Amino acid sequence: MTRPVAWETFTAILFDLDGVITPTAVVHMRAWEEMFNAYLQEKSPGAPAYTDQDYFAYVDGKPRYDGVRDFLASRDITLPEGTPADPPELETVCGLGNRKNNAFNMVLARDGVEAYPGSVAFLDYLATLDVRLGVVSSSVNAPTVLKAAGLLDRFETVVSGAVADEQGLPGKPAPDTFVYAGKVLGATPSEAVVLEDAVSGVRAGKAGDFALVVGVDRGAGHDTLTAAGAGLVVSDLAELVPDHHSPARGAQQ
Ligand SMILES: O=P(O)(O)OC[C@H]1O[C@@H](O)[C@H](O)[C@@H](O)[C@@H]1O
Repeated sequence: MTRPVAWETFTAILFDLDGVITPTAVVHMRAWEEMFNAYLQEKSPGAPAYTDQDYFAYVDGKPRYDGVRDFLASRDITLPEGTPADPPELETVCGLGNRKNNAFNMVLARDGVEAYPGSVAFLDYLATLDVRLGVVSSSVNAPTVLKAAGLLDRFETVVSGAVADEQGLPGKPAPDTFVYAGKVLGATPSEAVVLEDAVSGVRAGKAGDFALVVGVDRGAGHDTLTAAGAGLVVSDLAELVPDHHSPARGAQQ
C-alpha cells in the first residue's frame, strides 16, 4: 500500500482536465473516431479503421492539430497545415481538426458535462488546505467544459490550448504549459504536482521535473503511465483523499 501523499506540503496542484476532472476524454475520443473514420473511408475505402489504440498512441492529451498531424503521419498521410480559420470541409490538418471540434461541441451542447464524483471529492478536500489549484489542458474548449461542469471557480488559473497559443508555449508532451501554470501560481516544478491521464501529459510532467506526477488510469494503462514517468497511478481521484480505503498503486516519488 502506498504512503499517503502530504498534499499540504505542495504549493500548487496542476490538473489536466479531460479524463482527470471530467469524463470528456471519452467525448473527445468518440469525436476523433467519427471524424477520422469518415475521412479514411472517403480518402481510401478499405483502409484499416482508426481505433482507440490510435487515440492513445497519437492523439490523447495533445493540442488539436498536433493530434491530427501525428495520427495522419502514422498512416503515411501528409496534408497541408492550413490555418485555424479553415472551414471543416477543407482537407488540411486544421480543417480536419475543426471537423472534429464541431462534433465535440455538438455532444457537449447536447449532453452537458458532469465531473467525476471522485475528482470533486478530491477538489473539496484540497479546498481545506493552503494549496493553489490550476488546470493545464491542451484543449481550447477547457474553460467551456469547466463552466459546464460548474467547476470554473475552483481554479485560480486555467492554462488552455488558447492560452498556450497566446503565450507561444509548445503543447504536451513538452512541459512548458505546466511550468507556466506553476509560475502563475508561484510554484516551481519542485513545489508542484501534476495529475494526468494521458501518456503525453505524464511525459510533460516528468520532463518538467515536477515533485510528483500522478497518472490517472482511464484506459492508457497502469504500466504505460508508470513507464511514461508517473510516480503514482490511481484509477480515480477519490483514492487520493486521505482515509480513502482503496489503495493507490505505484510508488510516491
Ligand atoms: O478541444 P481541443 O482544443 O480540440 O483539444 C483537443 C484535445 O484536448 C485534450 O485535453 C484531450 O486530452 C485530447 O485528447 C483532445 O484531443
